[in-house]
Amino acid sequence: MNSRTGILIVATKNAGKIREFQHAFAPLGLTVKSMFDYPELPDVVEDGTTFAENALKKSKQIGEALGLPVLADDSGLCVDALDGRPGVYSARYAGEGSSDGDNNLKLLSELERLKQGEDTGQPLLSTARFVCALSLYDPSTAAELTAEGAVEGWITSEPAGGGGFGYDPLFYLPEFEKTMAELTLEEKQSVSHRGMALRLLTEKLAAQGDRGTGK
Ligand SMILES: O=P(O)(O)OP(=O)(O)OP(=O)(O)OC[C@H]1O[C@@H](n2cnc3c(O)ncnc32)[C@H](O)[C@@H]1O
Ligand SMILES: [Mg+2]
Repeated sequence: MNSRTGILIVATKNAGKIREFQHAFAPLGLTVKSMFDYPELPDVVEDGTTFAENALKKSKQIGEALGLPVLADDSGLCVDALDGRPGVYSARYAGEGSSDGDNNLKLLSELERLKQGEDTGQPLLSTARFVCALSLYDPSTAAELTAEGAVEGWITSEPAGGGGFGYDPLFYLPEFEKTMAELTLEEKQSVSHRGMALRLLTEKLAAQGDRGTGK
């Protein structure tokens, strides 16, 4: 985050994430720039085995290419009945270049496959969590700040809601009696994995600032 320029560069091409970061940082007077503003930069290969590893790789590679501090987000959905899949492969669950719709269909068909043979007559539901790892990398000092957030829910067989992105229409939050895609941006921010990770990162930044100024 660069409070001198009022610009925050986020190493993402995901329009849903960009909307959520804009919403979170606008009150701080920061304008979000994304990888759509730097089309000359190559995509980062996300070959880490954890969300944190991928987030660091994205922030570091883009931060070093631009010579500026960069924030990156690596996130995904971990479904218990699928042993944590799709996990770090969430963006390409249905194959390289797959859309959110393709990935949602793949998730439902994998859960349906599991259910075959067990005629429980129960609705298709599995516990799951969204996880978000954030990494803020400053190439001038090689300093990295990280934070991780998670939110628990259920995968529903009935997609609902037109908000959010990705797997949100299938992620049911019992306390709201709604899917993540039925929440407003504010509600999603207050409960989501990304909202939690952002609050933790902001606290860490503030703590660093306090140490720096001797407060
Ligand atoms: O790497 P960048 O460019 O940031 O964009 P991406 O879409 O490829 O993002 P990830 O590699 O982090 O993959 C995360 C996938 O997990 C899903 N996901 C992450 N956060 C989500 C959220 O808040 N709601 C719904 N789905 C989410 C969504 O399908 C993403 O494509
Ligand atoms: Mg990605």
